Amino acid sequence: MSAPLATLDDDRTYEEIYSQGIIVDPAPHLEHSVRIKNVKKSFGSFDVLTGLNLNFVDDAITTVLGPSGTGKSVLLKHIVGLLEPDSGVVEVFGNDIWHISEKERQEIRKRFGVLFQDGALFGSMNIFDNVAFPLRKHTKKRESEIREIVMGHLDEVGLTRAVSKYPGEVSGGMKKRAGFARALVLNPSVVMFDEPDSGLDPVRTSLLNDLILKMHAEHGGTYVLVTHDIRTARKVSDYVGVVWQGKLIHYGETEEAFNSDMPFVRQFLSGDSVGPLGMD
Ligand SMILES: Nc1ncnc2c1ncn2[C@@H]1O[C@H](COP(=O)(O)OP(=O)(O)OP(=O)(O)O)[C@@H](O)[C@H]1O
Repeated sequence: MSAPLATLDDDRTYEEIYSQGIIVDPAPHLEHSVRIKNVKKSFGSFDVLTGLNLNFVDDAITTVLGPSGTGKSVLLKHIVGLLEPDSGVVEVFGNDIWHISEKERQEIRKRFGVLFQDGALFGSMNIFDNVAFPLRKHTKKRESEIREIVMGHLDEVGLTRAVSKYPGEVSGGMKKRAGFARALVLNPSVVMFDEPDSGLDPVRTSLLNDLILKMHAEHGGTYVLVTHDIRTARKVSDYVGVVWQGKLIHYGETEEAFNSDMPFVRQFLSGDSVGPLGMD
């Protein structure tokens, strides 16, 4: 049996919501590029996603928040098609991505941009070649055109002076900005960020968050951010989804999440040691 819709008149207890999760279709009349329907995923006997439902709002920035180890990165890997759910559906651009061919899945992946935690740059290529890589691999553009596109994106992320440097020669923040430029170079409709703030100091985190907002304002697209950094979530998100124990237990506009009465959400967003979330 699937969990009921979370609505304002949801009269379940908090404990029932924690254990059953919620289903959210924030804009049922609209198309969604990414829909997650009752997705379950276990590794051995360890249940990570336990029936997660979430339709991401197109052209908005949605942050998925939750404690460490709750399955946020596993969720992202499902969206990009790197992990197959044990059950449930991952629907991307109207396709159940595990009921299409590998070739079709690869075509869909080209419409995604992904910024991994460390930028996932190729250590043997300089910054320019790293950003040019998707264009050289997936398009037939001439080198002159590639140079123009790459330099445009490197300019936007403030890296024009680092084009010849190798990833090992630049700071963590620069690697992330290069990874961001590379994630955008094919003009993706959906951009995903796996803990963009990890390993950055508060000032670099804030600058990267400004960049995320600027790039979203300029290029549009559906942005999905996974983090446990509350300040990042508050600064960049239009919507916040909170995941706990492999289920979505809260979803709403950012301020709504920060004003939630739900004990777990309140505890997590305020960083309080007292509440339903313990050490295990
Ligand atoms: N391929 C895998 N094989 C086995 N276990 C895995 C695999 N991938 C993830 N896990 C486990 O699934 C759980 C959830 O991992 P995930 O990385 O999604 O957590 P997270 O919510 O992103 O946490 P964090 O905020 O700490 O990054 C972890 O316990 C992790 O060890």
